[in-house]
Amino acid sequence: MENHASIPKQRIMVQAKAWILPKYFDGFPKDSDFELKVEQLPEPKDGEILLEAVYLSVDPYMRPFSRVRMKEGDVMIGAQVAKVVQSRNPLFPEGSHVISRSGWRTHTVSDGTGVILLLSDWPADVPYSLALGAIGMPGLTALYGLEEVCQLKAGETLLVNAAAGAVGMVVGQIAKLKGCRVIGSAGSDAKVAYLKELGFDQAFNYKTVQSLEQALREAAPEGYDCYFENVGGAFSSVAIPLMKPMGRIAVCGAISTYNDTTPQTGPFPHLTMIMNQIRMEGFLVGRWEHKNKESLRRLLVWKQEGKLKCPEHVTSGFENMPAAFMGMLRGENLGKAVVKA
Ligand SMILES: NC(=O)C1=CN([C@@H]2O[C@H](COP(=O)(O)OP(=O)(O)OC[C@H]3O[C@@H](n4cnc5c(N)ncnc54)[C@H](OP(=O)(O)O)[C@@H]3O)[C@@H](O)[C@H]2O)C=CC1
Ligand SMILES: CCCCC/C=C\CC(=O)/C=C/C=C/C=C/[C@@H](O)CCCC(=O)O
Repeated sequence: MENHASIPKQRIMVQAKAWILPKYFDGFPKDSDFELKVEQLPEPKDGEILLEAVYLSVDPYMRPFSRVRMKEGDVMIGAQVAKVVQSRNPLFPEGSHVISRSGWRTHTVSDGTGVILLLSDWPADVPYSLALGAIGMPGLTALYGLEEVCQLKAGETLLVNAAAGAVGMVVGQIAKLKGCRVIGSAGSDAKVAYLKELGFDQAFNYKTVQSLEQALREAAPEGYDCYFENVGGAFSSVAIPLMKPMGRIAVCGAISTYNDTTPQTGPFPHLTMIMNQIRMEGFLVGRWEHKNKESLRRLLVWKQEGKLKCPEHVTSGFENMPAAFMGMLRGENLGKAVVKA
């Protein structure tokens, strides 16, 4: 009689889907750059959890980071809000929600490394998706870029581009809360109208203005104390010479360059930076990770007090991840772009 004890326990398999990048992007991403993979996941071992994606983030950083954080054939990087559907780890109770950097996957078996429980008192009326946006990494980016890098002060004038996006919109609202004058640029008239509704002092469509320099000069004839840079490229070549003496530039991103196959070269405003003693500092949001808990609380309180509006651009369906990502890069989003699994 066969000893059944010797037959390995059939591990229950979960069917998971994942988007992989077989080859690095070359220029602007296209549908054929992505491949959908189906994988069978074993049930969690002792100490492990099974996560099911609820919302997944699509962010600009994925374009440049894919070359430095991924090998060809890897699952696309990214963060998601996930539900713990099975747990053999007491730190992550079944039914709890977490932020996980699992990438573009529907399900993940994890030992909990890098997995963060959402704030324990996450309000019932606040969508979990905001944990990927204004009450998450983009919101923190805005807060740290303004407070730690720009060191923005009341009464100063701030310029922010990609202002109707996940980071830019939080930048502008926090700057208004700090008693500053805020100028924003965005790529559609609808976005510009929304920014003005939000309380931006001036907003303009950089795609349709006759002259970017003229639009920037008219918006702030005295110049800019702080410039929150999300776009880079030609925009910054025009904006930097319009900084006030002792101005500060927080270099957050350069999305106008991410899909370039040949690097842009532009006028180099170094002399004006010297003469005006401009400080220009690149930063990554992770530098202040030690402050995240208190910072997320601040952002959440502003949201609950109605002082921080958090619009989202939600795409439904995991199968639409590539479309959501490419749409965000094309400027289709007003607010944070997320995918509802
Ligand atoms: N340093 C850091 O730690 C972090 C940096 N970032 C950076 O912040 C910036 C904004 O990110 P995020 O808020 O998540 O993204 P957004 O939600 O703003 O979406 C990207 C937006 O960029 C704009 N855009 C795209 N291409 C161009 C272009 N060629 N010229 C001008 N604008 C363009 C589009 O809006 P529009 O309609 O205005 O064109 C698009 O909606 C990015 O540069 C990103 O890399 C983000 C998070 C962390
Ligand atoms: C390869 C050069 C990249 C230059 C910087 C490009 C864009 C700036 C930017 O958007 C940075 C975003 C940082 C986001 C950080 C997110 C973290 O929560 C997780 C990042 C994933 C990882 O570090 O593997």
